[in-house]
Amino acid sequence: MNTKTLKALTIAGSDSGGGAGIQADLKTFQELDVFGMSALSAVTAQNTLGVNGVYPLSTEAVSKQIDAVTADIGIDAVKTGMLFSTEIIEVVARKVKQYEWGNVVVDPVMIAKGGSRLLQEDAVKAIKEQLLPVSFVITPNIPEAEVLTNKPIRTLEDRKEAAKQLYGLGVKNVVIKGGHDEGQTELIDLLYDGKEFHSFTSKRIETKHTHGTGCTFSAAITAELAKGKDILDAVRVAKAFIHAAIENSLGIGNGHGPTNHWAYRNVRGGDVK
Ligand SMILES: Nc1ncnc2c1ncn2[C@@H]1O[C@H](COP(=O)(O)OP(=O)(O)O)[C@@H](O)[C@H]1O
Ligand SMILES: Cc1ncc(COP(=O)(O)OP(=O)(O)O)c(N)n1
Repeated sequence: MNTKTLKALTIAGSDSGGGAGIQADLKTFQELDVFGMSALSAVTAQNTLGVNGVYPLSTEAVSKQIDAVTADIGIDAVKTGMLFSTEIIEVVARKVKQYEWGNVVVDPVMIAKGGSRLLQEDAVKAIKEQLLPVSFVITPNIPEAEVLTNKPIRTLEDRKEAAKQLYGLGVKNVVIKGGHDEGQTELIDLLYDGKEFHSFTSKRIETKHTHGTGCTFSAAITAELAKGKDILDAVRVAKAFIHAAIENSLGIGNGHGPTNHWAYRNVRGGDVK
């Protein structure tokens, strides 16, 4: 049976350690039966202990990678991860409009777990003013939501207010991830679709191997949107995917190790269907 091959593009940074960035995205797309393609925004020299170097690509390089993929292959969904600078964000926002992409997932990557900056401070404005108005869903963690709203987020009410504020910038859906909710044994990812809130709750898994969790989570949402799923079902699958990936993490490296991108196969019931 000749079913259409679904395709997703990640516009993000390369993580040499393989746990985050375009590497995490492509592994996740593949595990969810979506053909993955990439347009690199930057190269990072990185492992489980941190980031040793950040090397942004030129706006021409970002633009041409996107054009090459779109002209010949086409995409059903796209996600952005590390975008590093205002100039690169402006290129991406222009491409979203030029190609009239609908399934645009923005993971507003700012700081890696080791503390290295992956987004220049003055580029936050471009995410809010240029990228969000043309995006379908944004997936900040709690610190990223605080930066984007310029308000502290301590309670679930704060999270709801922050989600509404981000929705007001034009993005169709907001998912505020709960992994940084320190001290909580239950983690709540909160989805706001402009009308109501939906909570996705899981037990916190006690592990330090959570490198690339946000990338993997947003890549899973992207893959499911590429399949035509609605945002609720896409987040539901992404939650199950990342939970399995963390629960079965690989213990690689001496720091924050990567999650296990093939763990979800067992959740789905054995071999990938
Ligand atoms: N220790 C953990 N146990 C279970 N789920 C987790 C854990 N840490 C993060 N998650 C989940 O992983 C996803 C990514 O969240 P988060 O870690 O906050 O993003 P980021 O990697 O961008 O900081 C969310 O669904 C969150 O609930
Ligand atoms: C190249 C690159 N992109 C994104 C990240 C951030 O990954 P994240 O999912 O936030 O996981 P941590 O790095 O925070 O553990 C990255 N590190 N590198």
